Amino acid sequence: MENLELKQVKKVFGSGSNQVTALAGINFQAKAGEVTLILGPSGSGKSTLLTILGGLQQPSAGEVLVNGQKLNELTGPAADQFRLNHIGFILQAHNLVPHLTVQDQFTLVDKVKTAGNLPAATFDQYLGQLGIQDLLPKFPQDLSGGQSQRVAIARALYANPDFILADEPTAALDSQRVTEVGKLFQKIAQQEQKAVVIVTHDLRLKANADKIYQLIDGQIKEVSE
Ligand SMILES: Nc1ncnc2c1ncn2[C@@H]1O[C@H](COP(=O)(O)OP(=O)(O)OP(=O)(O)O)[C@@H](O)[C@H]1O
Repeated sequence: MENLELKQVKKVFGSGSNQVTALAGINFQAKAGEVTLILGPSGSGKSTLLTILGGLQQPSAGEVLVNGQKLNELTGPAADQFRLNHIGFILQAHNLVPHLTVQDQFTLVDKVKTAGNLPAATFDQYLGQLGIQDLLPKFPQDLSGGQSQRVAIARALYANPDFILADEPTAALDSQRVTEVGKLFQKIAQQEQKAVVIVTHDLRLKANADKIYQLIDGQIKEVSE
C-alpha cells in the first residue's frame, strides 16, 4: 500500500435550498512516507474529505483510489475488511469504549483484528512517546481530554495501519505534547513508510508536516511552507 488518492471528488449534502457543497471537485494524494496536513476553517469540508478518503462515507461524484484501485467501489464486508486492515482513524469524538480500561481498548483491537498489530516492544515505545504508559489501568471517564486524545492516537497506531487518518488529533494538547505527537507521526511516516493525513485547525502541527494543503469552501490547494 503506498498512496491514497481523491480524483475529482465532490460531496453534496441535502437538496434544493438546503443544498451544501462540502467538496467541490477535489484532487488530492497522500503518499507513504509523508505527513500531509490539511488546514482549513470550520465548515470548509475537512472532516468530509477525511471520512471519504477512508471510505467511511461515499463521494457524490469522483473516485477514491488506493494504489490506483478504486476504493469507493468496495462495499459491505469488503469495505469493512479494507478499513480494518489498512486504515487507522483518529476521530474528533475519540470513540473510546466507556466500560473498558485503556489497556483493554488496545486488547479489543486484538479481538477485532487478529493479525498484523504492533509487536509489544514497538507499541510500548509509542506509549512512552505519547506519555500514556501510566494510564493503562484507567477508564475513559477518568481521563482528561488530552489524555483521551493520546489514547485514541495509540489505539489507531496499535493496529499498524498503512494509512493514518486523523481529524483534529491535537486540539486538546499543550504545545509540548503537540510537538511530541507531531514528531511521532513523522517518525512513523518515515520509518514505517505510512501515509499520515491530518485535518486540523492546529497550525502548531506545521513543523512536522511534509506537505501542507489549505481547504477553503470545498476547494483544496497546496501551500508552500
Ligand atoms: N451529514 C451532513 N449533512 C449535511 N451537511 C453536512 C453533513 N456533514 C457535513 N455537512 C456540511 O458540509 C460542510 C463541511 O463540513 P465538514 O464537517 O466537513 O467541515 P470541517 O472543515 O470538518 O469543519 P470543522 O472544522 O468545524 O469540523 C459544512 O457546511 C457542514 O455543515
